[in-house]
Amino acid sequence: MYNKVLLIYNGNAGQSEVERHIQTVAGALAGKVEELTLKRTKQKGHAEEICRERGEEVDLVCILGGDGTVHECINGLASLANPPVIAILPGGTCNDFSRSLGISQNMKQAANTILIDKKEKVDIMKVNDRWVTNFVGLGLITDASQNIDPNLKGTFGRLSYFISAIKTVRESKPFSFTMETSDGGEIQDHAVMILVANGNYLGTNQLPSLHENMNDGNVNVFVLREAGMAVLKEFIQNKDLNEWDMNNEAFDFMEANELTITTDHPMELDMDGEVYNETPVRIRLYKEHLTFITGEEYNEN
Ligand SMILES: Nc1ncnc2c1ncn2[C@@H]1O[C@H](COP(=O)(O)OP(=O)(O)OP(=O)(O)O)[C@@H](O)[C@H]1O
Repeated sequence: MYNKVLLIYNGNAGQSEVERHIQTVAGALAGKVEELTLKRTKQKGHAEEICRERGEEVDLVCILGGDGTVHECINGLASLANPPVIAILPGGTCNDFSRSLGISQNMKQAANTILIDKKEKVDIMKVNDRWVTNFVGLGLITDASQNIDPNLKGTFGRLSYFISAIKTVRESKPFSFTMETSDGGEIQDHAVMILVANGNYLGTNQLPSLHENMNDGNVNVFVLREAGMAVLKEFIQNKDLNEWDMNNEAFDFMEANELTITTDHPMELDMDGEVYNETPVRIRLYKEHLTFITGEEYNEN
C-alpha cells in the first residue's frame, strides 16, 4: 500500500460537496495509508505548482477535481524524474479522463478503487510546451468551450456543454490547415474542427475509437469538415470506428504518434477543456509516461 499520499482538491468547487467528498475519500484511506496530506488549490495554476514541488515526496497523488484540475496536476507531475502513482477522483462536471481510466463516477467506489490498487502505465501527449491527458482541439470545440455560460454550467452541469455545442455549430466557419505526420505525410485541407484525442470521452460522451486502451502509443485524430448536426450525431453515437463509412467526405480519421498542425491564422487550442495556447501546434505522444490507478474494467493490452 502507500505510505505518503497527497490529496489535492479544487478549492473553487462547491464547498459542501467538496467536504462530503473529502470525508468519503479520507474515510476510505484512513488506516490504509501512513500519512495523508490535504492540499486545497487557492487559484488557477496552484495545483500544477503543488504537484511540481511536492510530487516526488509522495507515493501517490490523488486528484479530486475535473479534467481542468487533472490537466494542471499532470503538468506539474509529468516532467518529474520520479513521478508518483496518480489516482483521479471524479470531482468535476464531466470527469472525462477518469471515465477513460474506468474509474467509477460514484465517489465512494472511486475511492475504493485506490485500495484495489490496479495500476497501468498510460500514454500522455506533449502539446507545444504543455502536457495533455485527454484531448487537444481547435475550431468548433474551442468555440464550444468558450461559449459555455458559467451560470449555465453551475445550474445545468454537463448539459451546458451540449447547449453551447448546438449554439456553436450554427455559427462555425471552416478554416484552412496543413497537417504533417512523423511518417512524412502532409494533408492540406479545410475543417470546422480538428480533435486529437488520447482519452476516449468528451463531454461525458464516448468517442468513436478503434481500441479502448491508452497505452497503444497512438492518438486518434479526427478532422470534421462540416458542422452539420447529422455529422456530429454520427460522431457522438457511432462508437466503433471499424463500422464507420471511411469514404464519408464529412470527416477524416487517422492514428499518429507525432504531428504538427498549422492554420492560416493563429487559432486557440483547447487542452483538456481550457484554452492554453494557439496554433501552430506540435503534438507528440509519450508512451506509457505516467502510472494511474484504473478501474477494474479498464482494458489494458
Ligand atoms: N482554487 C481555484 N480557483 C480558481 N480556479 C481553480 C482553482 N482550482 C482549480 N481551478 C481551475 O478550475 C477549472 C475547472 O475545474 P475542474 O476541471 O476541476 O472542474 P470542471 O470544469 O467542473 O470539470 P470538467 O473539466 O471535468 O468538466 C480548472 O481549469 C482549474 O484550473
